[in-house]
Amino acid sequence: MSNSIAVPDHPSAQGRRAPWRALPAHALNWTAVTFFQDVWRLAQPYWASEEKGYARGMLSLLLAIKLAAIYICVRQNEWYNSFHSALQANDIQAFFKQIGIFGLIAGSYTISLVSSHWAAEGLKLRWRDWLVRRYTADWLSSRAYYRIQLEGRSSANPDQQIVEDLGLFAGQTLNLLVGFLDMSVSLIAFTSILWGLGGTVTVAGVSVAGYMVFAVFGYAFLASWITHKIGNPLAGLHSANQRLESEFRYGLVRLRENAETVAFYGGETQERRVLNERWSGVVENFWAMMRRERAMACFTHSYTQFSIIVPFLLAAPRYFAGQISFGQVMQVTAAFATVQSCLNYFINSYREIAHWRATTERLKAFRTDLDQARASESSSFVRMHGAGRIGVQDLHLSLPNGRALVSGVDLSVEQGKALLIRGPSGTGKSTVLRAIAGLWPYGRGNVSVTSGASFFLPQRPYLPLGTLRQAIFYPAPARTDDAEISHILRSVGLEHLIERLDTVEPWSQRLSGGEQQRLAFARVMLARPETVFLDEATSALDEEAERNVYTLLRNAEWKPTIVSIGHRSTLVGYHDETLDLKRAA
Ligand SMILES: Nc1ncnc2c1ncn2[C@@H]1O[C@H](COP(=O)(O)OP(=O)(O)OP(=O)(O)O)[C@@H](O)[C@H]1O
Repeated sequence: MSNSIAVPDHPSAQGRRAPWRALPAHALNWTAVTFFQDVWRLAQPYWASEEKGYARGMLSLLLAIKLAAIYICVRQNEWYNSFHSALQANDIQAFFKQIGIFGLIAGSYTISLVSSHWAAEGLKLRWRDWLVRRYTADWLSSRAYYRIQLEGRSSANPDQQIVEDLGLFAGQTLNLLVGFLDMSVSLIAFTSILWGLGGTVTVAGVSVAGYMVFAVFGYAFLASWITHKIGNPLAGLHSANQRLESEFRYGLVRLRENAETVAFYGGETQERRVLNERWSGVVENFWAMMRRERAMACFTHSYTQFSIIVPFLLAAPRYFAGQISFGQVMQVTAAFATVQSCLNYFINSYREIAHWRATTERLKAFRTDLDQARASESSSFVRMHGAGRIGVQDLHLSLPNGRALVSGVDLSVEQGKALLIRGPSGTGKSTVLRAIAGLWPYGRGNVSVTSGASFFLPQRPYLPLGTLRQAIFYPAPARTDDAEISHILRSVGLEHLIERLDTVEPWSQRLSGGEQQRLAFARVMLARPETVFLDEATSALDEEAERNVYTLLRNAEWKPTIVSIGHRSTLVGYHDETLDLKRAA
């Protein structure tokens, strides 16, 4: 395998470059060894997991079926000789006997094919199932999903990796591994048959024993080398295809999610331009892929056609010299064809290997990002739980690029009290909340939090897919105490939604911004968290609605601790203290 790989350029905003080019070896260290190490690192956890008994057992069964299939093929090869000899000898009894034997051979071969397919597909599905659950759990653990986005890591499409790539990886790895083992055993079996049957030819006075074996190896290796030369860039092109298509799809999803805003702006021209640009990238890369595939197809089809005649050309001198019978010609050409098809493994699997390389590359990037995001969980903040208050001492925060954001901030809110944080836009108010919640990893200082639950109300609340009831109770499971829900919905001014509690709708698009913010307050009133963080959580409400929801919260019987961020002067009245945040020097 070459130590450089052709990877496609991403179509830049300024203009489009060539759809792919070869990167130097140090840019992507794609040696065969590192590639197989990567595959091993991605595959090994499953084969050592709690599923290992099933996985290893199934793989052994699969290989046993494959060995049985090879044995059947060896018998079939012998049958060629017996059958054609019976024909040539005009022996009708032997002919029908061979037809009967063929029925047995064909029947057992069919059974081996069906059972090996079933075993392989079952194993792939179980492996994929395990991988999807494991990666989903890892993505969600230690807030890796948030860190990956926060740090702008390279694997920008975990949805694609989890849905598509894990299944592809399991399937491709198993196909290629089983195919390779199958091919190796067949190769040994049929090479020995070919060696025995192929005989000797004399070329320029030199006797060459087993010349058919040398011929088939030389012929197939030459073809494999040419295939590799033509097809090498395909891995990079496939990888680019996946990435470009998912970027285009993401553009469409964003347009759908922000349909109203785009419509208000009248931004269709700009949207079309961006989408067209992304789609052109897909098409351009596809053309490059098609050109490569065409070159591959020209070569592989010519090779396949020519290969039909080659063994006959090689066996002909001995047949015409009367050294072998017609039946032996048929047997030796069949053995030649089998050895050749084993050696063609590389040529036939080239596209799949190219896909496999691309899938492995993407998954490796995702795995690395997941591991790094989970490892960076521990930050340099000293956190104290159960402090009976919310506070930070000597808090210093910075951006991912190291630039200081806030420095030396102190704040303290006693249990049941309310603090309002104010300050110019971009000073880091939301980031202070992120640090208190344990989401922001960059900085240092002491953070004190209460032992009870806390709730975070952003400017745009998150409404999950499903019923309104599920949205109201999120992230807890939905409850059925309708009297309490109705009372709370009324108290936040959402009585018109009581009827639709169990309706499934895209609620984040149906409800107005102010309704969504009031729904978030209803959520707090039902969950009764000890601490509530509000980040401009009433920005879409009129002053009266704002007073209503803040009064509800301040008078709540469980006396929550409140930390708010906001710019409106009316907010001051609902808080006990105010902190004015300033930009870091
Ligand atoms: N993941 C990130 N990577 C880089 N910069 C970030 C990231 N998140 C926030 N910032 C930057 O940090 C700064 C502070 O952001 P923050 O949201 O805390 O400000 P804020 O005071 O709450 O602003 P506003 O009042 O406008 O909501 C901003 O300049 C923002 O661009």
